[in-house]
Amino acid sequence: MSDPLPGTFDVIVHPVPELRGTLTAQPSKNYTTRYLLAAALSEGRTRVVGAATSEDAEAMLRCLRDWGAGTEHVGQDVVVTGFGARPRSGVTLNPGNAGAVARFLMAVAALTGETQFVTDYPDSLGKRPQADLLQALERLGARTASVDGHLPVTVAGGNLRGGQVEVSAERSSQYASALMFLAPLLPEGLDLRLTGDIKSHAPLRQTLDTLAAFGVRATASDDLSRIRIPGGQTYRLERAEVPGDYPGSAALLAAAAVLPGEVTVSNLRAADLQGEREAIDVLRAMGADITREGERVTVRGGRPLHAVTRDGDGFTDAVQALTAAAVAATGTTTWENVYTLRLKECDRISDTRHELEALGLQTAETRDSLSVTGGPVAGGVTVDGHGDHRMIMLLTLLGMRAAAPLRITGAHHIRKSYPGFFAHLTALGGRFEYAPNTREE
Ligand SMILES: O=C(O)C1=C[C@@H](OP(=O)(O)O)[C@@H](O)[C@H](O)C1
Ligand SMILES: C=C(OP(=O)(O)O)C(=O)O
Repeated sequence: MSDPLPGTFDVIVHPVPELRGTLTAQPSKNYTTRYLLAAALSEGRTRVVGAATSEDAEAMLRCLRDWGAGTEHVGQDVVVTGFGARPRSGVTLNPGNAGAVARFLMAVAALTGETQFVTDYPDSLGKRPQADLLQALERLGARTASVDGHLPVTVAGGNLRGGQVEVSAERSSQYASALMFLAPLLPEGLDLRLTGDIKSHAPLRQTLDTLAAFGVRATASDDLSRIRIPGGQTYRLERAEVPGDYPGSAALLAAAAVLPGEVTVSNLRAADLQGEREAIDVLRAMGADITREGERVTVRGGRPLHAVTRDGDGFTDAVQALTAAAVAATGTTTWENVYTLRLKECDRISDTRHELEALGLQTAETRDSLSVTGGPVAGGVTVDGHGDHRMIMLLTLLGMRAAAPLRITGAHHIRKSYPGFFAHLTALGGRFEYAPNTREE
């Protein structure tokens, strides 16, 4: 789908009376990045069916090409010719603003003599911590360099054997996922011990699911604190079908819950390892009329919503979307156990509070929680998208039911995970204007 929107833009969100229609969920960001990487680590050709076309997907493809993978777009699919355990050495990779892409590739870089990682987002990805992963790689015998555990980073490996290694999973699951992709290609594999209070179990299970799909043997304890992956294995899968994306769809479902009308989103597997599937249960618990028929989820909007308190770690990428529902709800909603939101594209706890207070809403935060009290959204002001696609989703949903139009700066950053977001909402009845970007980048 060609993108008709300007390269950079603010968006002016107009309030609308209702949302109505049926949409197909966009392809999963998490499975696109995983399948493209696993395909490149294979010796042969893999057809990744229905891959996402977001900036993060393009960042992964760009880096894999730089490492020597062949990539060919065939319709909505990508045919990848892999480099197996021999990515090109001496390359500088630019993962854009994609955290999972950067982490996964930093671990695989231990197969190369040397790989440099840079980013054009010093105030976003450049601020996100990498030390937990770099320390684990050094324990395995790689040499690394960084700016106090931040990008730009250099990883130099080449003759790692593998074995037992600890990695903290307290700040992100991505470090462990990254090592899991490296493990089968090391002679002795990896006996991974995940330390600390493990966060984001769902993406870890998506990684295990991907390894299994590509024929890589792995065993994991029930709590995922120990993951063993034998060495000397190869990745192989001819066809990898990308499922629908739950984090982005959670924003559509939350939009439908806070406005009158009826919206159906298809291509959402009932049995899916994406933790943001839980957004359906959360919206239902808040009072939304939300039902499922197979892979189709329907919301009949406009029902009165009430506040909830939930552990948000299980659906970390849907917390911002569900915060829009919390604003429409009676009472105070609290998302608990969400410290890792501070380590994403922005600080999604404090920055959410700042923008919601600018809209006249009452919020509170602790180190690892965010509370929002439902209330009217004034609108008629400009809010900052913080260069964060999930913040832009939240603010857009608030603008659609505000008293006056809401301007969001730097709204083009939506393309990180959901380039078709505004087109999808327009098809349901949303009304948007696109103005020159005013966000200091
Ligand atoms: O493994 C992945 O693909 C991801 C894991 C999660 O990050 P954390 O593990 O840092 O919570 C999630 O927020 C991110 O969007 C994608
Ligand atoms: C934080 C996210 O992605 P990543 O960590 O891959 O940048 C996200 O998609 O919300």
